[in-house]
Formats: sequence, structure tokens, C-alpha cells
Amino acid sequence: MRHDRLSVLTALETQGVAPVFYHPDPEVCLNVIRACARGGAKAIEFTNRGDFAIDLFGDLARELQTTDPDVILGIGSVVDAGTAAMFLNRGARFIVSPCLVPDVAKVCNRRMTAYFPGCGSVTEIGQAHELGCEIVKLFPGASVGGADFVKAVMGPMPWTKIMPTGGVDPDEASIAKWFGSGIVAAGMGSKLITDAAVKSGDWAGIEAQVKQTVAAIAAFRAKA
Ligand SMILES: O=C(O)C(=O)C[C@H](O)[C@H](O)COP(=O)(O)O
Repeated sequence: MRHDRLSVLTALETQGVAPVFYHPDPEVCLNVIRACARGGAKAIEFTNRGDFAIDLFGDLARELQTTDPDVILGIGSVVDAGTAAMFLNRGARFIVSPCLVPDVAKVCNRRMTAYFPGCGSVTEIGQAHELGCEIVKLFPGASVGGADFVKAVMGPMPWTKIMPTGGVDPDEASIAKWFGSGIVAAGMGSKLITDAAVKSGDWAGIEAQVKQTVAAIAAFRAKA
């Protein structure tokens, strides 16, 4: 299945939550990724952590392209253009950074792939727009100003699409606060895919948590 830039952006906005995940064991990764997809989050950010994360990512992407072609696997924690290119060549459908790296934006634009740069200021968000980034990651979301920051940015720059990541909870109050501020999606790691669930192999629990989060976001949007 072809996942071009537009369909990746649309999928991410529609599901509203980007699961953020890393584990060194490929079987655990496949179980978590499939649980997220069954829960309604098919676009998933794997993070570039640990030795050989690139090889692990390539193996996962190759397997999923055959078994689960609707999964949209992206890579996070990419901070240089060379690494971005290597992940693109291993099947990454989108690239995420903790910071704003213009050279990564150029590589992604050359390959017509969505890039979500980490931004922590209005100036960085403006630079991301100039570099062609449709959605910017606010990172670390809860620490650089939270929902109040998003609301303030949306005043003078209402075309901005923000995806906070870092410290975002999946509960209803948190979803109301963040989505009420004008975000288009949120990255969620440790609160969505808990260490306890991963350690105990509770894939059904992860699926249920993702499903509940996607539904809560959809319900908030329907009301707003
Ligand atoms: O590595 C990345 O690309 C990151 O985005 C850093 C963290 O994994 C996320 O910020 C998740 O944060 P929590 O949802 O608070 O667990």
C-alpha cells in the first residue's frame, strides 16, 4: 500500500494520537504496533533509540509492509539528515525530530515525506513553516508551555498545526485541554503504552487504551 505524504498527514490527523514507542525486541515491537493499529492508530512513531535501532526498524518495516500494509511506520528522534536518509531507505513513512533540523526537512521534501520537527518557540514554528512542515511537533509539549502556549500561537498564526509530544496524558480531561487549545494530534508514549503493559505482554490492554484514546479524541471533536 502506498503511503504518500498527504495520506500520512491525513491518517495522523484523523486518528489524533501518534503512539510513540521503542523496544529492542522485534517481537514485542510487532505486538505493540499491531495492538496500536487494531486500536485505530495506524500511524505509529518508532523512536531511534539504542544500538542497531536502524536495523531493527528496517526489519519491522519490511515485515509490516507484507503482513500489515495499512500500518504507517515513522521514525522519531532523528537529528541529522544522514540518519533521516538511512531510515527513509528502510521504509520510514515519516520522520520526527526532538528539534528543528533544516537539513532533515530538505531530505524529507526531496523524498516527498512528511517531517515533524520538534519546536519549542514561535520562531521555530515559523521556521518549520518556511521549510514546508505541515505539522510541527511541540516538544517537550507539557514543559514548553503546554496548551496555553498552543492557544497563544493559534492567535497570530491560525494556520499552524501542532502535535505536542512529551508529558501528554490520554485521559479525557487532558484530551479536552489539549484539543481545546487547537492541536491537531498528540504524540503519546509512556502513558499510552505503559511499561507494565509491555512487560506483561498485555497487547489487548494496549489495544483497548489506544481505542479509548482515539474515541475520546473523536468525541471531543464532535462536540467542539
Ligand atoms: O524520542 C522521541 O522522539 C520523543 O518524542 C521523546 C519521548 O519518547 C516522547 O516525548 C514521549 O513522551 P511521553 O509521552 O511523556 O512518554
